[in-house]
Amino acid sequence: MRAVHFGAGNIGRGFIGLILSRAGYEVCFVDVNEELVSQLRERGSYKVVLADGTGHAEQVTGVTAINGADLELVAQHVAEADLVTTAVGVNILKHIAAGIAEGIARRVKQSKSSLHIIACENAIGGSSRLKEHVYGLLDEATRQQADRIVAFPDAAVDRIVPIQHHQDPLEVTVEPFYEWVVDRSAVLEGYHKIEGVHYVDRLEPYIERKLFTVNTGHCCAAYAGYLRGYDTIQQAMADQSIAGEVRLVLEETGAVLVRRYGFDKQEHEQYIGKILERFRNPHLTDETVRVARSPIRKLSPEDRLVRPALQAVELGLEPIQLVKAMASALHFDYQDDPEALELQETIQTQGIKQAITRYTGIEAGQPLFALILDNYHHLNKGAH
Ligand SMILES: NC(=O)c1ccc[n+]([C@@H]2O[C@H](COP(=O)([O-])OP(=O)(O)OC[C@H]3O[C@@H](n4cnc5c(N)ncnc54)[C@H](O)[C@@H]3O)[C@@H](O)[C@H]2O)c1
Ligand SMILES: O=P(O)(O)OC[C@@H](O)[C@@H](O)[C@H](O)[C@H](O)CO
Repeated sequence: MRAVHFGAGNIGRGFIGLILSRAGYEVCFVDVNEELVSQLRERGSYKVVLADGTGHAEQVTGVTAINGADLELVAQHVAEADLVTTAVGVNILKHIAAGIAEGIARRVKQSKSSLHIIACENAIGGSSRLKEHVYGLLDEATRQQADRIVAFPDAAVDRIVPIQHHQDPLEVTVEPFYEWVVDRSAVLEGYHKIEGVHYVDRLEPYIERKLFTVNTGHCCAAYAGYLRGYDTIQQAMADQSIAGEVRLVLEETGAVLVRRYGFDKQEHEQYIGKILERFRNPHLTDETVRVARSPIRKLSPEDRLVRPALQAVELGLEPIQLVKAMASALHFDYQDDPEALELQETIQTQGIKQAITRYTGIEAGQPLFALILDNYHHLNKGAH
């Protein structure tokens, strides 16, 4: 079985490639980083090390790679694949759509066997978003043929994989925990279940629980940690005041998740506890600026801060800590992050009020607006 995976980065190599290779797929990575591509092609394997203190390592074999800029080659691989997966970043999905669209156009002419395309990004409806980009590039006749044999099941993926600093550019250190959940209701006949993947009939509770617990807590630690000068999440979590804020933010999102989806309160408490332990993993060095990256994406209406905060308001709850985290995100000014630069430029030229509405979608007059503004100004006094 052949899989084409877009994005040979941290999660691509450290999680998706590993699981697919274990499940018996030949994995062809597609990336635009030529060093990664040529190394993967030459060596055909790489090492994944578990950050659990044992040094346990696994060699991932049966892999190769092609450059994403070669659209002809990408289309050919997609046309012949059994499975396509992605881990490029949700904002990059539009840039990989052309190769996938051309691959589908060829596939529907040459085969009736099904093709499943699963985006493994931190976003609600990642595969559905990819489908919109891809279908936007297909003509109506091809779209109709594709409807019969191509499916885009949404997914949630969870494994902390920091930025890597090994001598070997392919080696990747990962936390032991992992979870990959796929929407079973969207798969077509002929789909081969992937060992190690958990299938559910309704993905929404799973993706929201993951995004609004792991990722909300993570970015809360990262933005607070950055403002207080910590380089890593592990250092930030060792600061009791930050750890306390992270717990509080997870209590806020937890209350929403339990009310919306009926998760068992005690089980959810345990889920939170496990996640806090994962953030503290002493065998990982996870930079605050990685976890804080792309603040505009993280402040957007459907993401880990604003969406649970608005859901809390709807339920009559007060998302005080979520608002604090939004305010900290608005202060994120890391020079090597293009979104942080754009955010700060907007705040400087148009003012914080405009910036809040532009990036969070929350208008002046909505209940949370004044709170975000107050918290932003309050942090201004203490920051840096
Ligand atoms: N690292 C984690 O802990 C983790 C965990 C779960 C989910 N995710 C999600 O996975 C995605 C990737 O995250 P990551 O941490 O692996 O990032 P990363 O930067 O390590 O990897 C992204 C890879 O995509 C490649 N890429 C960029 N543009 C491309 C294009 N046009 N075509 C093909 N490849 C392209 C980059 O060169 C890079 O190798 C993100 O959506 C992230 O939210 C990350
Ligand atoms: O990848 P992002 O930028 O959406 O979020 C940063 C981290 O929170 C994230 O990569 C986590 O490590 C991961 O989602 C854990 O499963």
